[in-house]
Amino acid sequence: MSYPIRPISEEQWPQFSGVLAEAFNWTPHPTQSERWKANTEFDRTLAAFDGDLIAGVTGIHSFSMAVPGGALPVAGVTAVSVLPSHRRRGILSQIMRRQLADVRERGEAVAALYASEAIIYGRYGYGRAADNLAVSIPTHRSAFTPAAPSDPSLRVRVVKPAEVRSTLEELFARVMTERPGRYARNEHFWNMSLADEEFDQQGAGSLRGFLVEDSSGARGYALFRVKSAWGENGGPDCELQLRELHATDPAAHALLWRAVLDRDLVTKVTADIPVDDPITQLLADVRQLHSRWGDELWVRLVSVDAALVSRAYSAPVDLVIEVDDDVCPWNAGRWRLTADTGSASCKPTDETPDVSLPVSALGGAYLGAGSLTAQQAAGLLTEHSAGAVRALATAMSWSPAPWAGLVF
Ligand SMILES: CC(=O)SCCNC(=O)CCNC(=O)[C@H](O)C(C)(C)COP(=O)(O)OP(=O)(O)OC[C@H]1O[C@@H](n2cnc3c(N)ncnc32)[C@H](O)[C@@H]1OP(=O)(O)O
Repeated sequence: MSYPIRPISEEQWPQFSGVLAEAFNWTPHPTQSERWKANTEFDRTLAAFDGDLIAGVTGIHSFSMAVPGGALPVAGVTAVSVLPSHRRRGILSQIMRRQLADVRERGEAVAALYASEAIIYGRYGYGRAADNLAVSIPTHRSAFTPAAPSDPSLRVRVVKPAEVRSTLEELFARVMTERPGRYARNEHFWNMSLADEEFDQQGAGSLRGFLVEDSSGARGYALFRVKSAWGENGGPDCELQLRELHATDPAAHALLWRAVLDRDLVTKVTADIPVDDPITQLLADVRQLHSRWGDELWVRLVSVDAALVSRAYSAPVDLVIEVDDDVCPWNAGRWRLTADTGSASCKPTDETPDVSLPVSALGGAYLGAGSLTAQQAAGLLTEHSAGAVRALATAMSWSPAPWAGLVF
């Protein structure tokens, strides 16, 4: 069955958000719904219609996202939802194909998303591009290694996040491009990041903050909530839930972690962090970093050639890549990727391929995560010239590891 697909008008927001709420089993607080609406680019929404009924939806945030060596326009896919009455009839597949064609037409070479379930998006050419560690650190065993940096000129200031918003925005803008996957936040994303009222429902208290500063200004911030609890013996047992921590330098970063780990009455700090967050090196006893691995961003190369020339490379590479892509057939075929640490070109070619791979493998490697050699070891891509996968993986790898850090 085919369902007409088109963007919605602002007047159709209640129906659009109704599909979202139903599919996600979500009961939005009224201010949360208003905030979401304000952050919706209506001309980039898509809805699948069954007569007058909206049966499936999606939207896009027009991001500037950090990639290895800089930042570029990226389509941030969001709000993918199909009504429970209409699931498994191919609506998502129709929406995805239409959306990728729209993104290409707009000139964006890359799309990215957070997946509710890891099983969904590989079929549309998205690759697992960033990893997340969900950590829990017992504060009484959180001593740092003696070599941890410290700067006596730094001090910690307790702040109400909303009152220092411009400082947070400036700090984040300074560090944004340092880690691939981070995206520039517009005012609506900041409104959502600093939103407070509805979260009191979850029992984790209000949003709190620390700034670390020296005499010339702020060098980092941490935002968190504290869930109050008292243990069976009557002792304190609070959980500090770290929402974000950004710093301009290692000493500021270490001091912010120390400030959250040393907060009185807190027995554990929980956080989502990139796999190479400095805390993984700072703890004297790394086994106290109790962690659960998960996928974070998924990336889709919408135009392989434009995407591959829009990032930097860690090492020179000159290879013919054969790309398999039945969802975006304009990508399918052979491409000669020639790059050094200063520039890159990617041109169609008839030459013999060095590597054959699905487009999702390139998406997975695009932000610098080292997934290509693991995929080769798993037998998921084919090497025709000895060493070609290692050469491609080395050139595409990047440090620090990719991580967006804020769900969209
Ligand atoms: C970026 C984001 O917004 S992530 C959020 C995704 N949305 C949600 O999780 C909300 C709840 N779920 C839903 O709304 C729907 O189930 C969706 C959007 C995930 C899928 O929509 P549908 O219209 O049912 O998908 P569609 O019928 O096009 O399925 C296409 C294929 O994907 C498979 N598929 C789709 N969703 C899933 C899933 N959750 N688990 C396993 N397989 C799935 C289908 O079985 C089908 O496979 P086939 O081609 O081999 O037959």
